[in-house]
Amino acid sequence: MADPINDSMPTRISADCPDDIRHTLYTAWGHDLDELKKILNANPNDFTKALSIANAQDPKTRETPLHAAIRACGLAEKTEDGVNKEEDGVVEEAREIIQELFDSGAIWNALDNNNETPGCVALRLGRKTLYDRCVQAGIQAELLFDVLGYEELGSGSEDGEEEAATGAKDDGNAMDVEDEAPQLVTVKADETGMAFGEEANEKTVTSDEYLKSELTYDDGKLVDSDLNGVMMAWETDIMKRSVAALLPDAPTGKRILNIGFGMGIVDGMFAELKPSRHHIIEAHPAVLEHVAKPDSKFGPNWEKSGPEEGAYKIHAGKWQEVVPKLLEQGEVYDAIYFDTFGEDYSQLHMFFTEYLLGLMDEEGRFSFFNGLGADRRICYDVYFNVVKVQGEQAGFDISWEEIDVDMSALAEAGKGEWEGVRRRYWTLDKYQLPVFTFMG
Ligand SMILES: C[S@@+](CC[C@H](N)C(=O)[O-])C[C@H]1O[C@@H](n2cnc3c(N)ncnc32)[C@H](O)[C@@H]1O
Repeated sequence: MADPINDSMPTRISADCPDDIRHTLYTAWGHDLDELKKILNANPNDFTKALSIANAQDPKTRETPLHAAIRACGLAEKTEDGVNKEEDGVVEEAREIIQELFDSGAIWNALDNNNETPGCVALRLGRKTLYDRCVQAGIQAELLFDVLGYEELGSGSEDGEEEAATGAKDDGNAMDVEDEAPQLVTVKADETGMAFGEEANEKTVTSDEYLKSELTYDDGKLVDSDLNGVMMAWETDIMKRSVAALLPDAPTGKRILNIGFGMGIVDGMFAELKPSRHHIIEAHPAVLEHVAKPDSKFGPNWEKSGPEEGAYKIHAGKWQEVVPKLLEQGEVYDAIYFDTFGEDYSQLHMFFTEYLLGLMDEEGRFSFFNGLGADRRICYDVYFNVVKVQGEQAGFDISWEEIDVDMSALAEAGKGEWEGVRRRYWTLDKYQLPVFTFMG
């Protein structure tokens, strides 16, 4: 078991921390708002200076002022029925400090040497108000990144991610901290690609690399040549609940589009509903080869078994290439499911903003595998809200169903379901299942 985290000040602010950084960290830890404002405003015409101070990091522990201000609150007391009691004065003091820091450009998701963001510290200590403030900052930052472009700010270079694994920067410069912050990439891509903690030296999986990689189907999972879990049988219940949410009361004769075949779990469930159209888009040659095998449930015989020619079909290629053709052909679906691998959130976002409108029947429903940031609770909460905002902006109502995930075989990396899988891309006991419908 990992050592319990020592939250004491001498452990967190190291003996060899440079004086200026130490002073900032002590100030944040002591919740001294006047002094913090003084430090941050010492060079009123130099915003980058304030930015650099707000993101200062102890070179050894990587403590930032946000971590320090939150950690200083200590563990929340519990009420008699075990609920965290946290609305005490110290939280209000810390809230003011973190507000000041966020106003000066503090980065919400910088990691310390315990692999914790400031929000992770707040969550662990039971400081919900502070956790919620960090989530809020995360939502604002991610929405801003989206406007400014993921390429520049959001998806991180491999170099940046390698750096994240190597420890602290020497100068505490804010932009360097930005490079080190864990990046929110999504849709299983991120589940294999973010620079988080023990996995910080993991290589990001890109769509191009993934589509060229060798795949192995074995009992209960599909993995790529780096042993990243592309699809795993433990997700079956999520697939089942997604089908039920997309097609309540299991109607037959519906028009269905599924993007990403994987192990064919969701398609097997869709097929049982005897749809009038069942289209699958799949890009990976090895998956297509697997599907085309004579004993495959979705091989040529399945395609021939549709009510009319073309009604049951695997469309080979990336959805980015296939979907525009389906639109041109006037295809419309009652239920659409999206579950790809190796792609970041920008692709899912593009799908629901640019294509869903034309593909979905006005009474139709859309869902996707919601693994957005699922290896870290705060990222999951941030992305839950980002999707809410952007889904609505794109013209959809979104309902969410919270589903319990049985974590008994998923709790530890390399063990249980994760045996033979490089990275534990799911860590949460609740799944948020989204269903998009047209606003109205
Ligand atoms: C997580 S699996 C899907 C699992 C599926 N929901 C199931 O129930 O088994 C993701 C699938 O998406 C495919 N994929 C990845 N990128 C794609 C793209 N751009 N277009 C189409 N398919 C893609 C992968 O090859 C893989 O088969």
